[in-house]
Amino acid sequence: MALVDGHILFACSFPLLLFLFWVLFGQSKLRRNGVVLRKPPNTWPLVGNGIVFLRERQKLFSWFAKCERLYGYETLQISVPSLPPGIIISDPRNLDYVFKNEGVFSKGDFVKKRSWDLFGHGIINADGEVWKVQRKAGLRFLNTTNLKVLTQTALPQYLQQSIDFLDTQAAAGSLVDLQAVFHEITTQLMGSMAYNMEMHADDNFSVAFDHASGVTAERFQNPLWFVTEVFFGSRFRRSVSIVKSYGAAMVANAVRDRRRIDSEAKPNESEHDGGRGLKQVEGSLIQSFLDAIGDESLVADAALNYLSAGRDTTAQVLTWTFYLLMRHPDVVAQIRTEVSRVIGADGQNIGSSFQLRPACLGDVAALPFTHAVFNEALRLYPPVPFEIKQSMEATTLPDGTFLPRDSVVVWCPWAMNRSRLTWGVASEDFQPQRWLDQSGSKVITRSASEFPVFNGGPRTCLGKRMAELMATQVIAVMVLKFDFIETDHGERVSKSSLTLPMKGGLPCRVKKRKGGQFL
Ligand code: HEM
Repeated sequence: MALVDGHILFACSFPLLLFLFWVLFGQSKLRRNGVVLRKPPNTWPLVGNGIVFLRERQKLFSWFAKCERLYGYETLQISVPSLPPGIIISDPRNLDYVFKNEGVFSKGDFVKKRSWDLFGHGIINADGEVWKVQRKAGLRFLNTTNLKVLTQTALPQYLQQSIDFLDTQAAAGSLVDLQAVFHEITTQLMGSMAYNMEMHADDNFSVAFDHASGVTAERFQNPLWFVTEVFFGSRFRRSVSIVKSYGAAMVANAVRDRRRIDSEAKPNESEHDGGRGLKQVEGSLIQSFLDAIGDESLVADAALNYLSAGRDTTAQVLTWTFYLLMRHPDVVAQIRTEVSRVIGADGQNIGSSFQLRPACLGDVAALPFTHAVFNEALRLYPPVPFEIKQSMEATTLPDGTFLPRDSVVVWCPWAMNRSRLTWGVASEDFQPQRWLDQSGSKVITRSASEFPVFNGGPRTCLGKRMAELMATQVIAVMVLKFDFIETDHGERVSKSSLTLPMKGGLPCRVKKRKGGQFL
């Protein structure tokens, strides 16, 4: 009798189970010109690509690169149980279409849900009007005058502090973490210029943000993140709360600044800029947000988003640049030749009050080779290694792939930047000269869709110029001043994050150079 009951139970529940499997795992097949899209390696029945996405990120980079190597520019379908259908695009034509059709491809719920705790309504996580108002305020701040203050006043000041620090480390023969050095420069710079605040790379906020960014990145790999975080998410929740309190403190500080400035007919200079010579900055970024947005919690989100967009990415690419330079002494020699030529062998371009800040080093065009080195490091180590958008309506990509509404579109700048189709057979090699024209005096440009490190279309990175100015000046000065000697000869990888921090930092030894006395 019990056996019969068991059979009946099975017979009744089987269709239910099938239905559940279909709801959970069944996914529409996407087509290109009527033909079903191919699937990448490591696609399994029922779980699709769910297992490959759980791998640590370095393996995931290799997997994306392998897909590109096997299938070239072909669009592939990916699937993960319970998620909408997705594709990987590698063809620059398709990416160009995504960039140019912001109304069709937006951040969407897929990204927003996962990034919400950390980014809230900030520009990185926003669409529509909320995005537009933050973009406009940012554009106002990143004007020519402010960029001039950046290269001629603010950056030289913080660079000098790092040089002093490296001098002492060199004298003591100590081990230095270059990543921490670059992080300190960009943190101080963004803090003072954008927020009129003193910030440091090792303060509580930075550590909390770093952790929260890592966990947020893992949410994109783990479809059950909302379950696992119930058990393992306490540090994440604490970190987010530290980040949010810091955002509120930034706004409170900006409101205080504003009241003080309003109440003073003529602001006291040393109070306004902390005596640091940054008074020429035309309004801080956060003041632009207060003017344009008003709502203080939104201003806090905006400020935190700009901070993370600006300082981490630039510090990281500098770290990877010096990692590459320590392995390519010939490239270091070429940078030194270029910089020495620009400042003049006898230091003639350095004014008396300008010990460390020759204006010529704030001009990217004067340093084409150094700029090429920066681009090449960005190519091999893009600070934003994955990108995701979602289609807001049904659409067809230029290669004929039809996408229903809500499809998830993924591209991997890490893999695209190593494509042999785009970059030739030596795509994996560090070759800065690939960025120079025949005369060697001009940096060639590649389209945003071929070289998507700064994104493209209406959502191109707002800080591209700022990043180029900062990075070329830091590279030029540091390379002229010091020899950097690597202490770990193994391959360095990045740790889990939304960006590309080097796991364990970049340990090295530093030696002061005799030839660097002119700076
Ligand atoms: C080498 C350094 C940098 C790289 C590689 C980089 C890369 C990127 C990328 C890929 C995006 C698109 C992110 C997305 O929407 O998914 C982006 C957006 C953005 N970046 Fe940068 N960035 C860099 C430096 C900076 C700096 C210095 C700032 C200055 C504040 C900045 C401000 C922004 C802003 C505000 C956005 C959002 C733009 C929008 O959605 O309209 N970035 N960046």
